[in-house]
Amino acid sequence: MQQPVVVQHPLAQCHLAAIRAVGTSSHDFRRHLNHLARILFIQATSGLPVQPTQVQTPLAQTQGAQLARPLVCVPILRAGLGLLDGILPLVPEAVVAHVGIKRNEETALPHAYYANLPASLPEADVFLLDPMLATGGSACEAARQLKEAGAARITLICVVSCPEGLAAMARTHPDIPVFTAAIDDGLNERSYIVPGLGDAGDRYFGT
Ligand SMILES: O=P(O)(O)OC[C@H]1O[C@H](OP(=O)(O)OP(=O)(O)O)[C@H](O)[C@@H]1O
Ligand SMILES: O=c1cc[nH]c(=O)[nH]1
Ligand SMILES: [Mg+2]
Repeated sequence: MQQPVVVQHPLAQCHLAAIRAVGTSSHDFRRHLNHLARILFIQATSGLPVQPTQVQTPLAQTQGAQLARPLVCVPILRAGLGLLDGILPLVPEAVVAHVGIKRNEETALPHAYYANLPASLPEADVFLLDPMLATGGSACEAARQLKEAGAARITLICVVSCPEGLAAMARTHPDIPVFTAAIDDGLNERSYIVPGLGDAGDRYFGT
């Protein structure tokens, strides 16, 4: 099992403070979450292998680089789309797979309602995206589906996590590294992260 990587970059922490604030509008929430996702993604991809390429500059030939393997981003619907919007401009060639999971509001158990997974999963570097890791039920279920479809190299990026969700991931998927901007105190009686930021999907989409 690997320890979660908590991204302490000062800009990440400033964007995180903005999305936590109750008075932040959906418009600003989107903007800050997109920036924060980009910072987390840059950290999470820092170990990806590259292949050398030859590049002709206006002056000379030099060595360049390209990613050695295909990259697949998998937002967990809905709120994971907020991370995708920030990340995709960095890797426009990435394939985007979707997993739809909604927590039951009474039981907090994940209900999987949609999946669209590409055949390229086995050879790809796969980035599972969700702003919130609360009980961990949604991320564990999404990772299960990805592995069942052949994914072998999965990384989870979640903006706000907590000990309960991290423990669930470590127990169920100890091979999956987790990148997060914060490990919060824990869950309240409704399984919301405290202090957290509330319902990420509702805040991002204004519902
Ligand atoms: O770790 P868990 O306890 O499973 O909770 C986290 C999940 O809850 C939220 O999604 P939600 O179910 O609210 O769906 P939504 O994105 O459609 O709002 C969040 O985006 C995660 O997917
Ligand atoms: O705190 C939480 C927990 C689950 N889902 C959210 O959006 N926020
Ligand atoms: Mg929600």
